[in-house]
Amino acid sequence: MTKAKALVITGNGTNCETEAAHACRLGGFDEARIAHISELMTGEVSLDDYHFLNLTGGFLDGDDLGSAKAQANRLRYAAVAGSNEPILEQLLRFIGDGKLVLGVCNGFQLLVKMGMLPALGSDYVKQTATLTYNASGRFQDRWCYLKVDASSPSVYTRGIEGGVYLPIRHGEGKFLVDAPETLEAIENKHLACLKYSDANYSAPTMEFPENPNGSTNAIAGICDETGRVMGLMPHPEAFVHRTQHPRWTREELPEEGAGLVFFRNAAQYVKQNL
Ligand SMILES: NC(=O)CC[C@H](N)C(=O)O
Repeated sequence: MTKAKALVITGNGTNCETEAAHACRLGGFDEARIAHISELMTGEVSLDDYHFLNLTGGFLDGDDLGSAKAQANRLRYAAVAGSNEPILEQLLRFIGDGKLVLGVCNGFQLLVKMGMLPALGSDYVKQTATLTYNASGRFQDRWCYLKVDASSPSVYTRGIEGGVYLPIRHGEGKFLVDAPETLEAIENKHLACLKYSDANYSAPTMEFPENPNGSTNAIAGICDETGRVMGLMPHPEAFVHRTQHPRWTREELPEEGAGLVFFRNAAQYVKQNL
């Protein structure tokens, strides 16, 4: 029986890798390894040996050049020492092999700035969107209500009724696209799987503070057309247990945090498909 193996990349300023690895294990992965980006660059670690790639939150390169831009260039243009295989080729093979990629916050910014989301027409290289400074001009560190698009192909949001309440902590969460037709395609294909909403998940909202950054169409997370590559500004790995909820001492809550379903869905997909 193939072991379901998750890989969590750390280094250069990430700060959510421990929670992400813990969420992978809780969600059902047999193995969740935290590897430094340099292990990928030297070939000590190969994506080929894993099923689920986690690109986590943090402050890659201190967000110099704009969040995650330096790491995006690193991964787009660097080659593995020794084999000289471009890291990008390894990433494209990983996606082409039907595997899963989840980018959380800085990881989402990384995927978008590498061109790996929304990846319309399966073009995982051409950048067609970005995430820029919050409209408020201020870092936002609180919780938000997120409406789930039940028609989205996202593997990760499967089975979520209505929406999910998750923490956010970012300065550059405002989603923008390069052209109207890109936004039209994202909406028509239901790739905007998560949108900032009111507490009843009744409708997406552009109103602050429910929408913490002024994202186009209230977009908080998107997936590619396969549903296997997803990025989101909220942090599902930071809500896997009720005691992480801000009101856990005052409200009756299920033992399991709502963020864990993202990882459960990923583990189930891997065990059923790879
Ligand atoms: N929590 C994060 O990953 C933050 C991402 C990025 N550093 C920002 O502030 O927008």
